[in-house]
Amino acid sequence: MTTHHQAILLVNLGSPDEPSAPAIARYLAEFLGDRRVVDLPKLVWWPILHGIILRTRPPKLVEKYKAVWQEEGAPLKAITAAQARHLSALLSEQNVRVYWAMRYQNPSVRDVLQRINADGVQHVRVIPMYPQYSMTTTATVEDALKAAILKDGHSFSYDVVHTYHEHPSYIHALKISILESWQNNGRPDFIAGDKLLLSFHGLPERNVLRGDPYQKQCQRTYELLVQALGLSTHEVKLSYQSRFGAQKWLQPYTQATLEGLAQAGTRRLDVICPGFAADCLETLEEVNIELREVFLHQGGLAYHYIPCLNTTPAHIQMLQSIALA
Ligand SMILES: C=CC1=C(C)c2cc3[nH]c(cc4nc(cc5[nH]c(cc1n2)c(C)c5CCC(=O)O)C(CCC(=O)O)=C4C)c(C)c3C=C
Ligand SMILES: [Fe+2]
Ligand SMILES: [Fe+2]
Repeated sequence: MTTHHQAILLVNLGSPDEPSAPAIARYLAEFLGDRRVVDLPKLVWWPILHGIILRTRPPKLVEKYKAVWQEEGAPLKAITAAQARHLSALLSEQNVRVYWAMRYQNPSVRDVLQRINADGVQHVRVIPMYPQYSMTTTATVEDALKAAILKDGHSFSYDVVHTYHEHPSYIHALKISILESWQNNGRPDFIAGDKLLLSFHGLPERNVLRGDPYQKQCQRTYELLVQALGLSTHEVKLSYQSRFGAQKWLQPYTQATLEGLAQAGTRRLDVICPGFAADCLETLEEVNIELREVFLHQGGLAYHYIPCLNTTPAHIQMLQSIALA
């Protein structure tokens, strides 16, 4: 048996095991029960989560998940698995093995670390698949690593990639995706008022006030991408999607932005979600289905959704350079 001294572990957020209300409830209970994600006192949050959210939200999400479900399962998991396969092919010469896990539900970080340990790995580089650092995402991956290592007593060493929001290969990969979409659909007519929208997953404003660098990093990605495209901040807009709950989240909200643009006469809108390393419910359903309808309903004429970096060659090359850095 070969010994794989070095390994890469890709970790993304996670999805329900199946598109059913009980599976979605298990997923949301784990995800929204994480104190990093919702940092309200347990006495306040627990009754809301278990008494209201876990009863009302799963049934509404079943149809949404079904609309994007793939043969291999949830899109986020299927794409992460494919990313790991592609990266593995690029790293096979270096004898580096690639694994993947989901932060919530399955395959769990703990299970995958047990496999990594059994395979004789000595060092793991963990890549949280979040380009912009947030305490609600990236930091939770470290929590899971530490908890699993403490429980199972693994002896391998590891390091965690903190952020790659301004990595030149990341900006380049986004640029390539946008240019490719324009090659297939024609370029937007910016002079006529068409826009490119960068929609990032939102975050409660409270997190940023407590020092989460996420918003700053989204803005930095935005600036670098605008520059790389040779465009201006008039032609490219930034907004935050997927607001959840009653609190104030980062603004401008994607939905309000879309509506405002359509009402102000933007006829064509191209949307990309640079904060998601893989397409998922929040992009395929919310952005590509729901928000498309909103834009067209408000008078927009053309809506182009540009897919996430997924398994594009430029993205896998970016992962390779992060893996070997
Ligand atoms: C307080 C709640 C939430 C915070 C904070 C939050 C931050 C956050 N999330 C992502 C990436 C993803 N989120 C996804 C789904 C999702 N997110 C929340 C809530 C918060 N997210 C919920 C309740 C859900 C489930 C779906 C829903 O009910 O709307 C997903 C997709 C998962 C899938 O199965 O496809 C991703 C990916 C980031 C990057 C982020 C902070 C920056
Ligand atoms: Fe989320
Ligand atoms: Fe959502």
